[in-house]
Amino acid sequence: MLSSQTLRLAGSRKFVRFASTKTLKDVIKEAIPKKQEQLKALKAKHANTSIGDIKVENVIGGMRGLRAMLWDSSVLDPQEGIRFHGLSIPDCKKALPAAAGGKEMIPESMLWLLMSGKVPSEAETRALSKDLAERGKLPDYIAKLVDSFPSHLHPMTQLGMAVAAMNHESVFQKAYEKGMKKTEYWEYALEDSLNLIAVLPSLAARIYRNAYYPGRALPELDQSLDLVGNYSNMLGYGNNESLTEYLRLYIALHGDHEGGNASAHTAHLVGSTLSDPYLSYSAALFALAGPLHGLANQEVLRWQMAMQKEIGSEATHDQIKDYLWRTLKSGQVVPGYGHGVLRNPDPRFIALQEFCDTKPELMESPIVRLVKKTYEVAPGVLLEHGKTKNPYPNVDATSGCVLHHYGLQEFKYYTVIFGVSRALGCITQLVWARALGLPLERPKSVSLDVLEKLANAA
Ligand SMILES: CC(=O)SCCNC(=O)CCNC(=O)[C@H](O)C(C)(C)COP(=O)(O)OP(=O)(O)OC[C@H]1O[C@@H](n2cnc3c(N)ncnc32)[C@H](O)[C@@H]1OP(=O)(O)O
Ligand SMILES: O=C([O-])CC(=O)C(=O)O
Repeated sequence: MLSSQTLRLAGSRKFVRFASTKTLKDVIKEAIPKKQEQLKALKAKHANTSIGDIKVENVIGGMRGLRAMLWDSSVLDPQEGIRFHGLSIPDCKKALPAAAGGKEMIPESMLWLLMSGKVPSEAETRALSKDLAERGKLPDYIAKLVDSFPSHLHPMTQLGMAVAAMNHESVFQKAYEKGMKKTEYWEYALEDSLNLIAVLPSLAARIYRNAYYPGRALPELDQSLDLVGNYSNMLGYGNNESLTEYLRLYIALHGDHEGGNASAHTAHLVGSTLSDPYLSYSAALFALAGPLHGLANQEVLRWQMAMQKEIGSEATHDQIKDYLWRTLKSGQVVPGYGHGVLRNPDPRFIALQEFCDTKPELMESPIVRLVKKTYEVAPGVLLEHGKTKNPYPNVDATSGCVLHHYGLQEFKYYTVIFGVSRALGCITQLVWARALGLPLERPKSVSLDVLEKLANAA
């Protein structure tokens, strides 16, 4: 779905943007009545229509394949991968505005698309960047809290704890106490959500500084920079334009992956109790921090570095195959491969690999080359191993190697960057769930005995 301000020229891949200066809130407000009507009509006409049945394997298999969640901002096709309001990653790369002077789409333009279903104009994107920069100062008590954490606490634990503590700022929670009306929920949820995303760069950069560069000064937020421009600057990489552009692409790309992934689903579940966006998103971060989900990007780097140490950067395909088999035979998973839904290489993996192909220094980088070579043999080994339903790489297989090449080598920090990104999709859903009046999430569970009885009787 494209905005009235953005047209795709018939038969071409070109997008033409017209100036528009609506705020994100204006655009969401305009979109809400239509969606509410659509939901109401669907409920009236089809509340009892079946769209599939439940198999025993769904119940005992982590609800794989069960279409049981409403999530509008993106849909994951097992073969094609993710589409954001219908736009594929190549579409987004063409349509979504970049930073001033940059080429890659930025999280602000992705957030706008996710929230509104529309491609923002250049002016709208700049205005959103400015709004976020103005909201982006970390409250002093949160800075103090983060500074008090022992530096050996995992960076994801620090991020989740600090985001939870920020619920002290929640206007949603304060308004609820004062008896806000249901029709107002989304506005307060949006206000909290924008405040939350705005402080993530300052918060995440502080965690990085404290853990790895204690005592180093943290630059102030630069009001003229976009979200990632500021984040990169505060991480200490502001003068590395290539890494900053990579971070823009990375954070825009990881923003949303439909609703069933563990982090997004967690934010949605917690938000459905009317917990505020800070608490809901902190819960999502702890789901993201598991090695089968977002933490896999840390694990990939650890694993690839161990491989590099053992067989060298110029390892042959046979040596890599042998290393893969040893990983599998020791009972471990190959990190960065497989997926709960995808059955092809992840288009986010492809997009990040393509970024590497545009930079000579990355094409020559030993770690980037090793990741690429691993991709050339791992699917064959995993197919022969015969367990995983998807032998192809997911985004985590590659996201860390570029960071590592450019000197951001503290791989326990990598999932924090993912965490900054995933807020985009989670807060979008929190706002829309409140706008649509979605209820408390509460599926029915069954005991093993009852499941057996139901299955035998079926
Ligand atoms: C951003 C993201 O969250 S992307 C995912 C990041 N996670 C990883 O990269 C970790 C490695 N991958 C995995 O562990 C899995 O592929 C998951 C968790 C992503 C998906 O899990 P599932 O949907 O259960 O995968 P699937 O149905 O293919 O699993 C079947 C079997 O193959 C195994 N398998 C799946 N992927 C792999 C892998 N990469 N290496 C080895 N074995 C694997 C499973 O462990 C399972 O074994 P079991 O029958 O002994 O329990
Ligand atoms: O979709 C999933 O289950 C995992 C994933 O790739 C993501 O959340 O980005």
